[in-house]
Amino acid sequence: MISQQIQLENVHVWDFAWFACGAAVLLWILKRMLDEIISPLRKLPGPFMARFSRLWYLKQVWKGNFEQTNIALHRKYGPIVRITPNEYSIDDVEAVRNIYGHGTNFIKSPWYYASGRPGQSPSKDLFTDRDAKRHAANRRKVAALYSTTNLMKMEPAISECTDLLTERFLELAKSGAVVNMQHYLQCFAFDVIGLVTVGNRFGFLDNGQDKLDIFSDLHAYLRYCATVGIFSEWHRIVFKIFQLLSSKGMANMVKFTNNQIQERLAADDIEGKPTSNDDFLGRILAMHQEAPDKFSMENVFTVCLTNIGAGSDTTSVSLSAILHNLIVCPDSMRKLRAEIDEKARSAEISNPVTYQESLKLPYLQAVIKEGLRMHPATGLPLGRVVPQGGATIAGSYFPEGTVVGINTWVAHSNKHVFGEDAEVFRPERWLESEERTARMERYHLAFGHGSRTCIGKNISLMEISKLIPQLVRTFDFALANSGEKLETDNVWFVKQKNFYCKVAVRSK
Ligand code: HEM
Repeated sequence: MISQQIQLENVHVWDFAWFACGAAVLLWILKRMLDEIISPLRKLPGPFMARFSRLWYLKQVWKGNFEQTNIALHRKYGPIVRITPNEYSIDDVEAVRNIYGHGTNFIKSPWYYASGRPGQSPSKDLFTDRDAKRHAANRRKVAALYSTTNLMKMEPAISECTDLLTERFLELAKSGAVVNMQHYLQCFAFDVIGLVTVGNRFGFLDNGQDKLDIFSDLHAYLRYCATVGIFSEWHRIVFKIFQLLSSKGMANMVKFTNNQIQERLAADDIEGKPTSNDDFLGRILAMHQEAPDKFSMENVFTVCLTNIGAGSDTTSVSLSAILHNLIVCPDSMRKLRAEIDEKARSAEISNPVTYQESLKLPYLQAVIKEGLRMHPATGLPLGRVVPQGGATIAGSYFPEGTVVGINTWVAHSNKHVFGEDAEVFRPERWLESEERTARMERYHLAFGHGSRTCIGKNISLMEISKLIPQLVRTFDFALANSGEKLETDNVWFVKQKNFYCKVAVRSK
């Protein structure tokens, strides 16, 4: 009798729980519908489900090809597309200055929060800091480290890694092995950024192996940032689970960076005397030494780690994009080689090409711009929050607090700006008319724009400008899977998955 009563009570409790959940869901749906009906933005187009929940966007990003979905959405709906109840993807060249330009008050969207460590003071990391004033002050502190004068001091490091990659490819050419090109270019990018930042390579170029699983763990971490960023209020909790499941390689990256800093400190006896080294790490340690209260050791570590995290995959994706396009467009490859060979014959370029020399190779520079246009590294909208007072973008008024952003892939496929053949790799478009080039430059967002533009842009451009001519003048490349479409995975960076090649010493 008593047990029957308990069972009956349990049934009531469960009934009540189900009823409460159902009512909560119903109320939430009603509230979303009401919000939608009274929203001043209700007329703006987009997928139906995106009006009600961020889950639609999460699902699309999880699939790993949002850059293509995003382009298709703009082709269907026009310059404004709603991608979550409060977020809009924009395709309008005039909007670039409004949203990202210097002096605008659009701060980074909450999505960026998930790219940092929860609980960590955001002042430590330039990329994720959402506070515009603090970001500007911190950026000013380190800007000189990325200046043209310092850039030139980095060139020998890039030449060293260019030589090492050439050696590896000569071996692979001899063995006839199929090369995972994206992987090798990632080895190159990681070793360069290690050498440039902390004065030491990771060692990937010694044998092309990633024994510490750094690449795969960085990939998993990027997928985490891309997806959890959509529900960034959950970052604090989800991050703990993620740490338990993953990040061995990330821990190795952190360890490598920390060890290099500690070794330099020990060698330089930084506590007592100024550091003797005039490289990136030496200068940043000197900054700490001059004003430890303004520039802590944590700042030193974070700047170095950010360089490595932000400057490795981005560069390898870009290098892969340029090389892949050259391989599948033999006409462009032929023209580039003709330019390089002619300059080599007239002794106007060295071996490897210096950065200054590379800037005087117009076709090479057009190839680089076009490669970065066809396949920019970042593949999600660069979200920004509309400031107080609201803003008119692409002809529509957005109230304060709305998130708006331009996806580089969407911008770069805009046919009004880049022409009807925007889907084609055609470096010549950058060499046809100054006026047209200037217009295209305004919508070339591979490195972002304005106050949050990429701080390492010139380091990468130097890497690309030196490595690409070296590779194409030395080797012939043949796709191992010609005819197969290039597959990619968009985890914020749009990484090539099946860029397999045979490498041979160039037949002249
Ligand atoms: C081809 C290579 C690269 C590409 C395509 C690239 C792309 C970008 C883009 C698009 C942004 C803006 C992101 C946004 O607005 O949300 C950015 C920011 C940033 N990049 Fe790069 N990047 C590259 C290489 C590098 C390198 C080599 C470094 C460091 C040495 C670096 C460090 C940073 C940092 C610190 C930021 C944040 C800047 C700020 O908010 O003030 N990047 N990058």
